[in-house]
Amino acid sequence: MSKTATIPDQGALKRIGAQVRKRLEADPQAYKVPTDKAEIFAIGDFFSAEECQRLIGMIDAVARPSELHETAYVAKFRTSYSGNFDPHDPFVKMISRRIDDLLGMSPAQGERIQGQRYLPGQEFKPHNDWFYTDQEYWQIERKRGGQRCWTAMAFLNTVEEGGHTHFVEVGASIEPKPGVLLVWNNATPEGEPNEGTLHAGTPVIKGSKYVLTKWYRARKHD
Ligand SMILES: O=C(O)CCC(=O)C(=O)O
Ligand SMILES: [Fe+2]
Repeated sequence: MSKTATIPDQGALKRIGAQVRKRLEADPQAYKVPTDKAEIFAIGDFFSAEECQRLIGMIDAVARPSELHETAYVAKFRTSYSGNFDPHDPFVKMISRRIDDLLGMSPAQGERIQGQRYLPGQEFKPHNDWFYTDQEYWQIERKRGGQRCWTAMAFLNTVEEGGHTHFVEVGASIEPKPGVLLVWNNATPEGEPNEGTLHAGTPVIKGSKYVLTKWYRARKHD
Protein backbone atom coordinates (compact mmCIF):
# COMPACT_ATOMS: atom_id res chain seq x y z
CA MET A 1 0.00 0.00 0.00
CA SER A 2 1.31 3.46 -0.78
CA LYS A 3 2.00 5.85 2.09
CA THR A 4 -0.72 8.32 1.07
CA ALA A 5 -3.41 5.64 1.06
CA THR A 6 -2.89 5.24 4.80
CA ILE A 7 -3.76 8.86 5.69
CA PRO A 8 -7.51 9.11 6.29
CA ASP A 9 -9.31 11.97 4.50
CA GLN A 10 -6.11 13.21 2.91
CA GLY A 11 -7.75 14.17 -0.40
CA ALA A 12 -10.51 16.15 1.31
CA LEU A 13 -8.06 17.86 3.67
CA LYS A 14 -5.90 18.93 0.75
CA ARG A 15 -8.86 20.24 -1.26
CA ILE A 16 -10.48 22.09 1.67
CA GLY A 17 -7.10 23.50 2.69
CA ALA A 18 -6.64 25.03 -0.76
CA GLN A 19 -10.19 26.45 -0.93
CA VAL A 20 -10.11 28.07 2.48
CA ARG A 21 -6.56 29.37 2.00
CA LYS A 22 -7.59 31.08 -1.24
CA ARG A 23 -10.60 32.68 0.43
CA LEU A 24 -8.64 33.95 3.44
CA GLU A 25 -5.75 35.24 1.36
CA ALA A 26 -8.25 37.33 -0.61
CA ASP A 27 -9.83 38.70 2.58
CA PRO A 28 -8.32 42.08 3.57
CA GLN A 29 -9.51 41.52 7.16
CA ALA A 30 -7.50 38.33 7.58
CA TYR A 31 -3.92 38.72 8.83
CA LYS A 32 -1.64 35.73 8.20
CA VAL A 33 0.77 34.80 10.97
CA PRO A 34 4.19 34.84 9.28
CA THR A 35 5.44 31.25 9.51
CA ASP A 36 5.84 28.40 7.07
CA LYS A 37 5.05 25.74 9.69
CA ALA A 38 1.28 26.21 9.80
CA GLU A 39 -1.49 28.29 8.20
CA ILE A 40 -2.80 30.56 10.95
CA PHE A 41 -4.87 33.70 10.37
CA ALA A 42 -6.24 36.33 12.76
CA ILE A 43 -9.31 38.46 12.09
CA GLY A 44 -9.71 41.53 14.32
CA ASP A 45 -13.12 42.77 15.46
CA PHE A 46 -14.85 39.67 14.17
CA PHE A 47 -17.31 39.94 17.06
CA SER A 48 -18.55 43.22 18.52
CA ALA A 49 -18.21 44.06 22.22
CA GLU A 50 -21.95 43.40 22.66
CA GLU A 51 -21.70 40.02 20.97
CA CYS A 52 -18.73 39.09 23.17
CA GLN A 53 -20.72 40.00 26.30
CA ARG A 54 -23.67 37.93 25.20
CA LEU A 55 -21.45 34.95 24.37
CA ILE A 56 -19.72 35.21 27.75
CA GLY A 57 -23.12 35.04 29.45
CA MET A 58 -23.96 31.95 27.42
CA ILE A 59 -20.68 30.27 28.39
CA ASP A 60 -21.39 30.92 32.07
CA ALA A 61 -24.71 29.14 31.53
CA VAL A 62 -23.30 26.04 29.79
CA ALA A 63 -19.80 25.65 31.25
CA ARG A 64 -19.17 22.54 33.34
CA PRO A 65 -15.95 20.82 34.41
CA SER A 66 -14.53 19.24 31.27
CA GLU A 67 -14.29 15.71 32.64
CA LEU A 68 -18.05 15.49 33.22
CA HIS A 69 -18.88 15.18 29.57
CA GLU A 70 -15.70 14.60 27.65
CA THR A 71 -13.49 11.71 26.84
CA ALA A 72 -10.64 11.00 29.23
CA TYR A 73 -8.40 11.86 26.31
CA VAL A 74 -9.38 15.53 26.27
CA ALA A 75 -9.91 15.84 30.02
CA LYS A 76 -6.26 15.02 30.63
CA PHE A 77 -5.17 18.14 28.77
CA ARG A 78 -7.82 20.62 29.78
CA THR A 79 -8.68 22.02 33.16
CA SER A 80 -11.06 24.77 32.00
CA TYR A 81 -14.84 24.58 32.12
CA SER A 82 -16.54 23.97 28.79
CA GLY A 83 -19.91 23.35 27.18
CA ASN A 84 -21.63 23.31 23.82
CA PHE A 85 -23.98 26.06 22.70
CA ASP A 86 -27.54 25.23 21.69
CA PRO A 87 -27.31 24.91 17.89
CA HIS A 88 -31.00 25.87 17.49
CA ASP A 89 -30.65 29.20 19.29
CA PRO A 90 -31.07 31.95 16.62
CA PHE A 91 -28.15 33.99 17.98
CA VAL A 92 -25.87 30.92 17.98
CA LYS A 93 -26.99 30.13 14.42
CA MET A 94 -26.10 33.64 13.28
CA ILE A 95 -22.66 33.47 14.93
CA SER A 96 -22.08 30.05 13.44
CA ARG A 97 -23.05 31.18 9.95
CA ARG A 98 -20.65 34.10 10.13
CA ILE A 99 -17.76 31.74 10.85
CA ASP A 100 -18.90 29.35 8.08
CA ASP A 101 -19.01 32.28 5.64
CA LEU A 102 -15.56 33.56 6.58
CA LEU A 103 -14.06 30.16 5.74
CA GLY A 104 -16.50 29.27 2.97
CA MET A 105 -17.25 26.03 4.82
CA SER A 106 -20.49 24.13 4.63
CA PRO A 107 -22.44 24.29 7.93
CA ALA A 108 -22.82 20.51 7.63
CA GLN A 109 -19.11 20.08 8.29
CA GLY A 110 -19.07 22.14 11.48
CA GLU A 111 -19.19 20.72 14.96
CA ARG A 112 -21.29 22.45 17.59
CA ILE A 113 -19.73 25.64 18.87
CA GLN A 114 -18.05 25.04 22.19
CA GLY A 115 -17.54 27.69 24.86
CA GLN A 116 -14.76 27.59 27.44
CA ARG A 117 -14.00 29.51 30.60
CA TYR A 118 -10.62 29.46 32.32
CA LEU A 119 -10.09 30.76 35.84
CA PRO A 120 -6.67 31.37 37.45
CA GLY A 121 -4.55 28.23 37.26
CA GLN A 122 -6.63 26.67 34.50
CA GLU A 123 -5.13 25.83 31.14
CA PHE A 124 -5.31 23.66 28.03
CA LYS A 125 -2.00 21.83 27.71
CA PRO A 126 -0.20 21.56 24.34
CA HIS A 127 -2.32 19.47 21.97
CA ASN A 128 -3.33 19.11 18.34
CA ASP A 129 -6.97 19.53 17.37
CA TRP A 130 -6.66 16.85 14.66
CA PHE A 131 -7.49 13.30 15.63
CA TYR A 132 -4.91 10.59 16.18
CA THR A 133 -6.18 7.94 13.81
CA ASP A 134 -4.38 5.11 15.62
CA GLN A 135 -6.51 5.71 18.75
CA GLU A 136 -9.72 3.94 19.62
CA TYR A 137 -11.87 7.10 19.49
CA TRP A 138 -11.05 7.41 15.78
CA GLN A 139 -13.35 4.47 15.06
CA ILE A 140 -16.25 6.70 16.15
CA GLU A 141 -14.96 9.97 14.66
CA ARG A 142 -14.19 8.49 11.24
CA LYS A 143 -17.88 7.61 10.88
CA ARG A 144 -19.07 11.04 11.92
CA GLY A 145 -17.26 13.46 9.66
CA GLY A 146 -13.73 12.16 9.91
CA GLN A 147 -10.64 14.23 10.43
CA ARG A 148 -10.75 17.85 11.57
CA CYS A 149 -9.70 20.30 8.88
CA TRP A 150 -9.95 23.91 10.18
CA THR A 151 -10.34 25.34 13.68
CA ALA A 152 -11.93 28.71 14.43
CA MET A 153 -11.39 30.14 17.92
CA ALA A 154 -12.52 33.51 19.24
CA PHE A 155 -11.30 35.46 22.25
CA LEU A 156 -14.19 37.11 24.05
CA ASN A 157 -12.49 39.13 26.78
CA THR A 158 -9.24 40.69 27.94
CA VAL A 159 -7.28 38.53 30.38
CA GLU A 160 -5.40 40.44 33.08
CA GLU A 161 -2.44 38.08 32.95
CA GLY A 162 -1.71 34.78 31.18
CA GLY A 163 -4.14 32.79 29.06
CA HIS A 164 -2.37 33.17 25.72
CA THR A 165 -2.86 30.82 22.82
CA HIS A 166 0.64 29.52 22.32
CA PHE A 167 1.58 27.79 19.08
CA VAL A 168 4.50 25.84 20.43
CA GLU A 169 6.12 24.74 17.17
CA VAL A 170 5.54 28.03 15.37
CA GLY A 171 6.75 30.05 18.34
CA ALA A 172 3.78 32.43 18.36
CA SER A 173 2.06 33.39 21.60
CA ILE A 174 -1.19 35.23 20.97
CA GLU A 175 -2.61 37.45 23.68
CA PRO A 176 -6.39 37.39 24.04
CA LYS A 177 -8.11 40.46 22.61
CA PRO A 178 -11.91 40.56 22.66
CA GLY A 179 -13.56 39.95 19.31
CA VAL A 180 -10.45 38.50 17.62
CA LEU A 181 -11.02 35.27 15.73
CA LEU A 182 -8.09 32.92 15.07
CA VAL A 183 -8.44 30.32 12.34
CA TRP A 184 -5.96 27.66 11.38
CA ASN A 185 -5.59 24.71 9.08
CA ASN A 186 -4.96 21.55 11.07
CA ALA A 187 -3.57 19.89 7.96
CA THR A 188 -0.56 20.60 5.76
CA PRO A 189 -1.12 21.76 2.17
CA GLU A 190 -0.62 18.07 1.25
CA GLY A 191 -3.55 17.08 3.46
CA GLU A 192 -1.63 15.41 6.27
CA PRO A 193 -2.23 16.23 9.95
CA ASN A 194 0.16 19.08 10.72
CA GLU A 195 2.37 18.65 13.80
CA GLY A 196 3.21 22.33 13.42
CA THR A 197 -0.26 23.24 14.74
CA LEU A 198 0.57 22.06 18.28
CA HIS A 199 -0.91 24.70 20.59
CA ALA A 200 -1.81 25.40 24.21
CA GLY A 201 -4.05 27.69 26.19
CA THR A 202 -1.43 28.83 28.71
CA PRO A 203 -2.49 29.09 32.38
CA VAL A 204 -4.56 32.10 33.32
CA ILE A 205 -2.64 33.90 36.04
CA LYS A 206 -4.97 36.79 36.82
CA GLY A 207 -8.57 37.37 35.74
CA SER A 208 -10.58 34.96 33.60
CA LYS A 209 -10.54 33.89 29.97
CA TYR A 210 -13.53 33.15 27.75
CA VAL A 211 -13.20 31.62 24.30
CA LEU A 212 -15.38 29.86 21.80
CA THR A 213 -14.19 27.19 19.41
CA LYS A 214 -15.68 25.72 16.28
CA TRP A 215 -14.00 22.74 14.64
CA TYR A 216 -14.73 21.62 11.09
CA ARG A 217 -14.53 18.12 9.66
CA ALA A 218 -13.27 16.81 6.33
CA ARG A 219 -16.73 15.39 5.67
CA LYS A 220 -20.31 15.93 6.79
CA HIS A 221 -20.62 15.81 10.58
CA ASP A 222 -23.86 14.65 12.13
O1 LIG B 1 -7.88 28.56 24.97
C1 LIG B 1 -7.02 28.54 24.09
O2 LIG B 1 -6.23 29.47 23.93
C2 LIG B 1 -6.88 27.32 23.22
C3 LIG B 1 -8.17 26.57 23.05
C4 LIG B 1 -7.98 25.36 22.20
O3 LIG B 1 -6.91 24.96 21.90
C5 LIG B 1 -9.15 24.60 21.69
O4 LIG B 1 -10.29 24.93 22.04
O5 LIG B 1 -8.94 23.64 20.91
FE1 LIG C 1 -7.04 23.31 20.48
